[in-house]
Amino acid sequence: MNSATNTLPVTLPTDMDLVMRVMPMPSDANGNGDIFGGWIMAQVDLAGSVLPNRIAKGRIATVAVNQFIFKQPVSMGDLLSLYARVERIGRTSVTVHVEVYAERNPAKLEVVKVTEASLTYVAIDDEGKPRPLPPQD
Ligand SMILES: CC(=O)SCCNC(=O)CCNC(=O)[C@H](O)C(C)(C)COP(=O)(O)OP(=O)(O)OC[C@H]1O[C@@H](n2cnc3c(N)ncnc32)[C@H](O)[C@@H]1OP(=O)(O)O
Repeated sequence: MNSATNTLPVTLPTDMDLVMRVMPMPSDANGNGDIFGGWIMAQVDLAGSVLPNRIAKGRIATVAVNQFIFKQPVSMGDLLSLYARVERIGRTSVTVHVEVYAERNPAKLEVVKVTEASLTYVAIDDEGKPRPLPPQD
């Protein structure tokens, strides 16, 4: 572990999977340099699908965004880490909780929770209809 990693606060989730890391580009920002909420929602939808994809072992679709909270703005230069945890496995659906943390200001490293959300994904067949989840290993 290097010195930069050592300065990370211990508030990063330890009970969730790190499913994605991404850095916004200038085209994702508004005139104030803050990142558009829609861009963040797209990243959360992608990150949220990682664990349901593994569970469904095939095609899935997002059926619901149950909750979405923008706790803090995301700025240019932030490195985002997206964590996910499976909250519920149903007959055809998987609900996940996603938390997004921003690493900013490398000179005096700061980690901020910027977003949290709950999304539900449904396993679908070739015709786009819900299909039962396969047995889990
Ligand atoms: C790849 C992508 O992500 S595309 C992005 C946008 N998403 C889409 O375009 C999907 C459009 N929606 C659809 O095609 C359909 O609604 C489907 C296939 C997702 C679901 O079809 P429906 O006939 O509505 O499904 P149905 O009523 O049988 O419910 C299926 C599951 O979804 C759950 N579900 C349905 N609606 C909701 C809801 N509003 N909130 C939470 N869960 C829901 C059900 O509880 C059920 O789960 P379970 O089987 O684990 O108990």
